[in-house]
Amino acid sequence: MRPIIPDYLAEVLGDVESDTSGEPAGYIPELAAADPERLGVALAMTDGEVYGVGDIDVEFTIQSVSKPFAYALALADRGFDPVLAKVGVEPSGEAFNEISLESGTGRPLNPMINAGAITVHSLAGAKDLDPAERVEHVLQGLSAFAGRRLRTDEAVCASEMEHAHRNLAIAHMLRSHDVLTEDAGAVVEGYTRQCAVLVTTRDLAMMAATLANRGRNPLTGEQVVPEPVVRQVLSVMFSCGMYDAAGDWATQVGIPAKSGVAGGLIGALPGQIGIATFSPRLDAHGNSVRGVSLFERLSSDMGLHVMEVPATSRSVVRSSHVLGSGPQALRVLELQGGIGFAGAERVVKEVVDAPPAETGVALDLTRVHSIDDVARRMLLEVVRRLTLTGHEVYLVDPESVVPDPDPGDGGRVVVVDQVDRAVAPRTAP
Ligand SMILES: NC(=O)CC[C@H](N)C(=O)O
Repeated sequence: MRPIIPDYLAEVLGDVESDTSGEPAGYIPELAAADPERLGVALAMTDGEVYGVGDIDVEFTIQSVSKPFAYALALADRGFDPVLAKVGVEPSGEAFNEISLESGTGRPLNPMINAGAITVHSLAGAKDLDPAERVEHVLQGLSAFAGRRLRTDEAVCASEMEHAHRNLAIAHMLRSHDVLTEDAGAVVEGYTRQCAVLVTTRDLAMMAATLANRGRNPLTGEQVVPEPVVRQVLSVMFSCGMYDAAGDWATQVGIPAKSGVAGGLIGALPGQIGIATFSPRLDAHGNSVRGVSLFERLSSDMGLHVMEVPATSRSVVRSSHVLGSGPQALRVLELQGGIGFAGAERVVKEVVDAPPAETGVALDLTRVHSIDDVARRMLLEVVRRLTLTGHEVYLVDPESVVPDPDPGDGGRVVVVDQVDRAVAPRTAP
């Protein structure tokens, strides 16, 4: 059988191939010299499977796609408060290299624009690292996200440093506000090295998939940063990742994303997929022209917009039926899927608003694969209230999806691994 997903990706790539609009980044001479025809797209699944077509193994510099990952490292290394004290999370609506700070606080508006990213670089790793150690720490962190050891392109780094006047101006301004506390020139050099790390489209897809996979690299299994950090990073990518095109992107593509001036672009769809594209010609915002087209197409074809969610809550109650009869009758509520707040609300409505006439009630979780904390508490509250109204309650939970089934406060529940076990003791004389 022909490969289904690569065939589809090849078709999408073919549709955007002829678009030669835009220009490679001109302000970094080495980037201006890059082959503008390169084109690739890769999808990385959270189990490590990668589907890709085009130039997905060609190396290019990561540039601003490094920003969310460096932000993740800084948050993990220093904690939220010290990082938030120095860098905000508000979309700036401005160009990536705008010389601007938040009025009042003097902080850069967010970590995706250069002012924020330069500050973030200085916050990666322990406080007492010297500039070279900090660069190595960031390089190791980016490598952990990619699942292989990455290296820096010295020529691109040197080329950007020769023309880094604007970033140096930003850094000096940050230094004058004490947002940067280290030597401004050294921090810009470190940040520029971070931007000059070489990656392939395949690497970027894996890095994005690590974010999509709650911070665990799908290939190596390493938990690169803690989950709360991932949530923070994805949120900021969603609102600020595409600079002054972030609003258009959020509405039309709807995937937390980040672009870079070498032509890389990533999207991380929580719980599902990491996507990366590579095409060096950029639009007026500094985002890859064909990359944006590819993402628009993938998002609409594959229904990837984060606001487009399946109606999972409605299908949480798979069935409600009665086993046995007379005083032995058992009401069985068969639940399924992953249960969050909205799913648990369905169960509450079913049970509390219309209390079962039967004395025995079983909540059958055999087909439930996950239950989050709020849903667990809601289900146990349902159990507690049923007990208080004279019901005998069973939790059919063969895989222990409810880890600590204690309803507390007068509630009582019998945990069994098959629904028959809930019937049997009741029907026995
Ligand atoms: N948008 C980008 O990729 C910019 C990164 C680049 N190194 C710069 O600071 O200008």
